[in-house]
Amino acid sequence: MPAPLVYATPLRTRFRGIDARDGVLLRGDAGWGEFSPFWDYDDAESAAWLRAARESADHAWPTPVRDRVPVNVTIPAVGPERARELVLGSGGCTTAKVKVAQTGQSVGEEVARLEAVRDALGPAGRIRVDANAAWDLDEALRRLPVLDRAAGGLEYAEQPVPEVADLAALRRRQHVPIAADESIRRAADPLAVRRAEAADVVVLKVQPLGGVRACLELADAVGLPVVVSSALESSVGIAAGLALAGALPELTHACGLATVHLLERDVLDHPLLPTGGTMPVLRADELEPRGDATEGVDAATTQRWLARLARVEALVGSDAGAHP
Ligand SMILES: O=C(O)CCC(=O)C1=CC=C[C@@H](O)[C@@H]1C(=O)O
Ligand SMILES: [Mg+2]
Repeated sequence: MPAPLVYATPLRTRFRGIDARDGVLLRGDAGWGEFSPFWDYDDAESAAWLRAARESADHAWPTPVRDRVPVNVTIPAVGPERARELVLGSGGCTTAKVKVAQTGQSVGEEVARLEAVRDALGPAGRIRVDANAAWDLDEALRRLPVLDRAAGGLEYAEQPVPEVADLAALRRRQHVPIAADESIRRAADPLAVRRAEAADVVVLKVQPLGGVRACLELADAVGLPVVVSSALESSVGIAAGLALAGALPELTHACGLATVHLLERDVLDHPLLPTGGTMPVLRADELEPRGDATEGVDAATTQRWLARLARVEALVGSDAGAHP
């Protein structure tokens, strides 16, 4: 079996406060899996990410019920010109997810970005925003109507506030639908969102939630429409997201899996990107990292990842990825 491969790449645009992305690719009997928790996840939180990687490497993904997945173009906190270019160069996406609430930016900059995205998408396109839990309830109540107008109607607002109770209050007090992301992936009790009727949509990410099967179980338990979204992985991690989106019994919304273009270098010769606004559902053994996928990765980064992998493997134990 090939040894784990460490990859590292700059990002084309700063995203989530980071300028570079790195991780480890693991090969098992079923194919390749990706282990790439962000560096602000500690070893205990990274255990779910390793279970996901091991599932992809060691166990065939569940049988898909569709072979292509509609996806959104992801618009970082960029200026209006760049936002427009991203939409027009998105590979046919008719839904855009626009980052808002970036530290240091004004509402005016967000409005300009949303207007540019609407202009580029046309009236039939869908626009969602993601605030990454940056607002409190009052601020969200002030901002959402402004952003909703600028966008010519928002499909939903993703995690506008951190607390489940405030998501629920926001949902009752204004009309933009609410999606829960951090309240699912970083929460001790992801089902609290459902009990509190705090969201119209849930965002599921394969790695932080422990794998494709774990996400399918969670989707079933939550019983709300699901948007599968990336953790800004290389194409190997993205393929696991596509496997989840491909296997969900119902898929009513575009997924946030078109993020490989945010990386300067990918690990596949043919990076997983949309055409006609959709992406293909593959098997993990159809992915073959390029021979030079580890190019440009310094020895310290490689050591740091291999040490992290060993620590998290020790935590997870030998049953990692074991599924019936
Ligand atoms: O959903 C998308 O369009 C792309 C993925 C995406 O936005 C994210 C990926 C990784 C980390 C997160 O901060 C961010 C998100 O909040 O959804
Ligand atoms: Mg989000």
